[in-house]
Amino acid sequence: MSKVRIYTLAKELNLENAKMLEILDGLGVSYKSVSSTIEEDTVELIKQIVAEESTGAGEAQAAAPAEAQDAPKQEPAAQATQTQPTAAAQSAAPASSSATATQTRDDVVTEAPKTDIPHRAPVVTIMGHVDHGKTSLLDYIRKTRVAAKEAGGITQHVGAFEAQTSKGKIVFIDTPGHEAFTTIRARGANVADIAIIVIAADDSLMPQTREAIAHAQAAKVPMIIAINKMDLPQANPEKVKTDLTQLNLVPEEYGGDLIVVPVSARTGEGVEDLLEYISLNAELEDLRADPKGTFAGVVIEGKVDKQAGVLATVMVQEGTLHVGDFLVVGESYGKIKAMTDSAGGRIKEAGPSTPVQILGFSEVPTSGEKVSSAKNEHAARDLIAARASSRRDTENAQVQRKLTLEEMMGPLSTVRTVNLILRADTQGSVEAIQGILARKESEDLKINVMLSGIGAPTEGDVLLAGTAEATILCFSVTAPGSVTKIAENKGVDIKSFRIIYELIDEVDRLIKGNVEPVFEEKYLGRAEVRMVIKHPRFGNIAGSYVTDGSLKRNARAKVTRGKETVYEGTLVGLKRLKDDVREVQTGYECGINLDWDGAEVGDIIEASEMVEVEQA
Ligand SMILES: Nc1nc2c(ncn2[C@@H]2O[C@H](COP(=O)(O)OP(=O)(O)OP(=O)(O)O)[C@@H](O)[C@H]2O)c(=O)[nH]1
Repeated sequence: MSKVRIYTLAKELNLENAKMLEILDGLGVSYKSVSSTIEEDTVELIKQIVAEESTGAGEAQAAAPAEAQDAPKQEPAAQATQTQPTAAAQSAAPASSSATATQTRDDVVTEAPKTDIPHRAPVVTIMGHVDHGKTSLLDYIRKTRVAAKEAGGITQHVGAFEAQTSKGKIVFIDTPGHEAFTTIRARGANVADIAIIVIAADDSLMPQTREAIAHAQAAKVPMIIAINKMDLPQANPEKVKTDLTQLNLVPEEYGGDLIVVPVSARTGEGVEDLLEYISLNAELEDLRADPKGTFAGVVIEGKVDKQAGVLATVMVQEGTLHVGDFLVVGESYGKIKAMTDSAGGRIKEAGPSTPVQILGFSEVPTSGEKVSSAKNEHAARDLIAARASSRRDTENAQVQRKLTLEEMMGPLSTVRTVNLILRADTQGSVEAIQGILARKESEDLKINVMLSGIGAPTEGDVLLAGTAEATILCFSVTAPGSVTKIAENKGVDIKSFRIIYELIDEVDRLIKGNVEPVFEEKYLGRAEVRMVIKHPRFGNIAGSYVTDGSLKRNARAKVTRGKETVYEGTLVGLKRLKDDVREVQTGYECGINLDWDGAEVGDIIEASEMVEVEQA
């Protein structure tokens, strides 16, 4: 018996996928997603229901459910074909009679506010391991799906673009993979509705693939897997799918609900399917935004253009932007002087799910910052003042909280944690360093590598390090100036090394800084006072002879007279002949300056220092 995919049937019957799912729910048919398959008899039943509905027989049928097929199937199906989508309307409608069903339909007209809000295009981000083909895939989609703009429009990189598909618009964020994603998320904003995880068919899952999956899962963003490079002879999509199951991600054809689409960014194979799946997913997510609502947006990218000045790409999430609007980002504001869409065309207004490049900010906003609008300049200033005051309150509260935590942590916790973010040039280096670090852990010391990755540290790393009080260690990579600057502002340490063992030494220093140091007194040497010289500036200087070990400047000093200790203090100065020296060895004479003037001939000056004891 042949099976049919739900979305294929929906397409054939010219129904929305959501509507098809309603019918299936009504029939009590279980499915995982719109790409699940259904049995042939169910298909027949659905076709019948839809046909009856379209000829108007549906209502007659609903009026006499028992006459037709078996009641449990028919009745919910009739209910499912009603036009109301809201849970409220549904629960308000007992489904057992035609009168109720008709009633419900009437209710919907007046009662379903959500349908007033129009659908918006999905915003998609593409993530994946280095070289698996993210850029190539985006380029292919851009080349084939982005209509050339009117003459004069210069297409430039703005961090996002809009692709036209047979199912409508899809917006792609094309700033590099997770960087954009994490930076944006680190600020509490979520701009992507769907994450495409690109996995090369000849390479399968790699560390950054896992990282990308983890990011999408953490953001609770639905994922679609694109198995790329299918044109290669060594492509092994089955291995990719099996590897995915090890992460508890089960592809549909293995009975799970993960959508996996084989594609080739080189030949274009499967790209159409991928776009179709994105649209299906968006439809299921029922993405809506009100173009008439209050404006809300997120910065995708900000930069300074030599000619134009500060340019920022903003994704409109709610409401509509107009040239001339006042925008507030963080604690600065600007007035939109000009807007261009992602294809470079000048526009006057932009509604939901539109990435727009804005000219008019006075400062370069950072990606992930939320953007709001203000009625006028005065309102913008008020909003900024309110934000600044609430930030100060939060900062004060944090300082206080930190103090109490510090006070409490000492006695409560005996296990110390060193938080690290590791960045290296290759995965091999990352693994080697992690191996060495793991061996440094002990019962009371935990080395927590919060994030490890290939390539230079990002702003996202700094934000994470800032909140977790972590140090960023780089091996054979260095932070770009912009990231260093943010790190300085946030008091985050970024340290770069070219030799692994120097990096490990730094970790040792961090560990020491984290473990309560234990000091012990170490004997250095002793000297006998042979004469006392009065010095006009330094007070008394004890002319002495070193009889054992050595004496050092700044050492602790103990002066004994016979059996009695007459003084304990510091050896503040040491002189050999007329010169100040750091150390004097056995057998030499020297002038000792103590922070005490009571030394007498015959006294013994013993020097010691406090040294940190190495802890296992
Ligand atoms: N044969 C084949 N090669 C591909 C395909 N997609 C990408 N490539 C090649 O794989 C290499 C990496 O592709 P990119 O698109 O730069 O990969 P990426 O994931 O964006 O890499 P990064 O930006 O460095 O993270 C390039 O040499 C591409 O030409 C494909 O579908 N088939």
